[in-house]
Amino acid sequence: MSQRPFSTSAFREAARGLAATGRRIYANGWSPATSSNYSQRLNEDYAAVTCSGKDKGLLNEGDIMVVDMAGQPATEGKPSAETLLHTQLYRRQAQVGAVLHTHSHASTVLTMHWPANSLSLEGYELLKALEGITTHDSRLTLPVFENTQDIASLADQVDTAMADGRISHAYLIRGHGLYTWASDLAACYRQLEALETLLAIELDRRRLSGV
Ligand SMILES: CSC[C@@H](O)[C@@H](O)C(=O)COP(=O)(O)O
Ligand SMILES: [Zn+2]
Repeated sequence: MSQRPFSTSAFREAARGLAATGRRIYANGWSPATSSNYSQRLNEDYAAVTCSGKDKGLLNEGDIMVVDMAGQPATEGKPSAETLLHTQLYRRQAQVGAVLHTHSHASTVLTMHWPANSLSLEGYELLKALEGITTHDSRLTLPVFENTQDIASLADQVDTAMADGRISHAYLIRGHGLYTWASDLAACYRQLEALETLLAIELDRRRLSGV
């Protein structure tokens, strides 16, 4: 089946939005030292994604390119090394409009210090910033995948877990970071900000209670 062409103006708008969002994420300290990658769906067959190795504090429109849903470049540039973790989400769920990945202090300590293969956030009012959550009386479970440089294999593991209904809004990679997605970039940023704040709170809470 042939791929539906993407609109150049949609790409430019997505590039502007992703660059601004990336600079905002960097300013929060969640994307140090060129880490992280961000993307936005353009249509069924294409997504705008950050080029590999860019300083997220200086991110600009020229640092964004287009890939197809197999992760192959459709414009000039070298796509993020973790592009397949983005395209897996777009392929799995038609309603996913944006994906953000960060490398925060909290997600790294929480997954390195505690060996559990999931982390739950429960009872927090801020959970309501996540799409589809309407009460603090909720529990969000984030699966923790083991880190690997084999991104295709990690994307397969995530895909299987999603098919089994084991992932809702986000997942963690041990010693690495967080992936989250939502219907559009603004919702995805809001969700990321809530999750990173809650992870930092969770880390403090565990430190204070000595668990
Ligand atoms: C600079 S260490 C982080 C990278 O290895 C990777 O995990 C990452 O998030 C950024 O990779 P990138 O290829 O720039 O998108
Ligand atoms: Zn990463």
